[in-house]
Amino acid sequence: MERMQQVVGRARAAFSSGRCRSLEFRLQQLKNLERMVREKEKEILAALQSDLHKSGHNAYSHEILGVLVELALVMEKLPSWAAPQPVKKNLLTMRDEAYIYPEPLGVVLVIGAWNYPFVLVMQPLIGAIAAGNAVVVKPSEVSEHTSQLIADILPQYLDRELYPVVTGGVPETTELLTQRFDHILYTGNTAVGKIVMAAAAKHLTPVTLELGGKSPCYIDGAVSYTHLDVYKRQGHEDVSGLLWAHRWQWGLEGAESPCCCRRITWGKYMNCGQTCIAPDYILCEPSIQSQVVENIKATLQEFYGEDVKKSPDYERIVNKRHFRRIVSLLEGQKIAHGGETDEASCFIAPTILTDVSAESKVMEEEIFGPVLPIVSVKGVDEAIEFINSREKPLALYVFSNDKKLIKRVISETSSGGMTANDVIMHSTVLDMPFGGVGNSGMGAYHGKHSFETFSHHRACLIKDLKMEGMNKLRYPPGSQKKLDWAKFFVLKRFDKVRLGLIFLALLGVVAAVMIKVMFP
Ligand SMILES: NC(=O)c1ccc[n+]([C@@H]2O[C@H](COP(=O)([O-])OP(=O)(O)OC[C@H]3O[C@@H](n4cnc5c(N)ncnc54)[C@H](O)[C@@H]3O)[C@@H](O)[C@H]2O)c1
Ligand SMILES: CCCCCCCCCC=O
Repeated sequence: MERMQQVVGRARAAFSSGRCRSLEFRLQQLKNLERMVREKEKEILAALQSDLHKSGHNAYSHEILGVLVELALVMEKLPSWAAPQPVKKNLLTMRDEAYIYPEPLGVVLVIGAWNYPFVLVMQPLIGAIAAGNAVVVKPSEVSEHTSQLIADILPQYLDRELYPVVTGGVPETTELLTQRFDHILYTGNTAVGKIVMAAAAKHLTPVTLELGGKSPCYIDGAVSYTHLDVYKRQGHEDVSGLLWAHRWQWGLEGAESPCCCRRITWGKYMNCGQTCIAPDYILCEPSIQSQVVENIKATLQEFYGEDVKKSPDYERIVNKRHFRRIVSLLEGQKIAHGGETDEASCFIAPTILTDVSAESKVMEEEIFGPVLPIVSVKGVDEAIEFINSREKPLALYVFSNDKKLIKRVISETSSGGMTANDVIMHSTVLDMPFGGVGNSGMGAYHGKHSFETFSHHRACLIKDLKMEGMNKLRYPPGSQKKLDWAKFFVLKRFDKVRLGLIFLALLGVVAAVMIKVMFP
C-alpha cells in the first residue's frame, strides 16, 4: 500500500510543481515519446512477438503505427486544442472576456489490456500528457514482456516523477485503485470495469471505460437478388449485362462476395481474434451461408497458406486460461472449417461455425478468439431485432450495396462505433471518438477526443469593471421594468455583425442628438 501511495504521491507533487502545464514541456515529452518508439522499435517488436506471437509486420502496423500517427496528429494540433476557445457573448457580457480554457485534470491512471499491449497504453498516455496531466501507467501483467519493457524504457525518455509505470496484476491494481486519481482510463473486460468504477466512485473520480462485448456483423445477402428483381421489373429481359455493370460498379456481387468476406476474415482473425472490435459473429440469411463460408475459407488460404500453423502472420492465444475458455465454446457446434487446436503452443486454427443457435454458449459471451459463428436471420428486420435484444456492442458491422439499408441499421441500432462494408477501420480514423456505449463502455478517446477526455473545460469570464449601470438590473430592489430590460439583454443573442449594426445605429442616434443640440 505504501508503495502505491508513494508513486501516486510523487506524481501529484510533480504535477503540483506546475512543470507539465506549459505547452513547450508537453510537446517536448511527446517528442521524447516519439524518439522512444523509433529508437526502441526492435525491443517493442520482440516483446509483442514473445507475448502474442505477433509478426514484425503485424506488430508494426497494428500497434507502432497507431502510436506514431497519434503522436504526429497531437503534436501538430496541440497548440490550437490547448488555446482558450472564445464563446458567443450577449449584451450583458459584450465588454467582457468569455472563453473556455482547457486545463489538466491532475493525476490520471491509465490501465491497459494485454491484446494490443503497447498501443492501448500509449494512445491514452499521449492524450493525457498532451492535456498536461501527470500519468500513472499500469500495463497488463498478462502481456508480461511488453509490460516489463514499458516499465524499463518509459523512464529513460519521460519525466520519471510525472509518468511512473506500475507493473503487476490484480493485487497491485487493487492497491492502486485505493488511491485518489483525477481520472481513470481503463481498458479491459466489463466485469473488471465495474470494479474500477466502484473504486473510482469512492473518490468521485471520473472514468473512461474501454470495454468489450459481442460485435455483430450483418451481411445483407438480398442485394444481388433485389437488383435482379429491380432490373426485371424495369422490363429488361436479359439482365446479365446490367448485373455485370452492377458488379463492376461495386466490385462485388452481393454483400456475401469475396471482397466483403476478405475484409471480414482480416478483421476476425487478426491477432488470432483477440481484438476488442473484431466481428464476433455473422448474421445472414441461410441462403448465403455456404457462399460466405466458401469465401472465408478461400481468403484464409490466401492469407495464411496451406498450413496456418506455419504462417508468421497468424498469432497465438495469449495463455492457457484463454485457450481453454475458447476451446470450450466449440463443444456441440457444427464446425464448417478449422477447429484444430494445440494447447502446448496455444494454437487455435481459424474456425467457422455454421447454423449456430442464438441460445448457445458461444453466443453468450464475447469470444475473443478465432472462432466465427454464423447465425441465421430472415433479413434486415430480424437482424436489427437480434442486435437490439442484446447488450449494446462496442462495434457494429453491416455489409450491403444498399446505402439506405445501411443508414437504416445505423438509425435503428446502437453501438460504440460502426463501419459499413468493412470492419475495424472506424478505429483508425483519429478524428472519430473511440469508445463504447452501455455495457461496452463509457467515454471515448483518440486524437482530439483524448485531449478532451483528459481536460477540464473551464468556463472563464473576465468582467469589465465599467458599465456598472447595466449591473443595476440584477441588483435589488427588483422591479418589472428591470426584469423587462434584463429579458431583453439576456434573451437577445448578437453576433459580431449584429453588434456592429447596433453600434452604427447608436452612433446615428448620438449624431442626430448632437446635431439637434448644436443646431437647435
Ligand atoms: N474497448 C477497448 O478499447 C478494448 C481494447 C482491448 C480490450 N478490450 C476488452 O478487454 C477484454 C480483454 O481484456 P482483459 O480484461 O482480459 O484484460 P486484462 O486481463 O489485461 O485486464 C485489464 C487490466 O485490468 C487489470 N485487472 C484485472 N483484474 C483486475 C481486478 N480484479 N481488479 C483490478 N484490476 C484488474 C489488469 O491488471 C489489467 O491491467 C475484452 O473484453 C476486450 O473486448 C477492450
Ligand atoms: C490497421 C489496423 C489497426 C488495428 C488496431 C486495432 C486496435 C484495437 C484495439 C482493441 O482491441
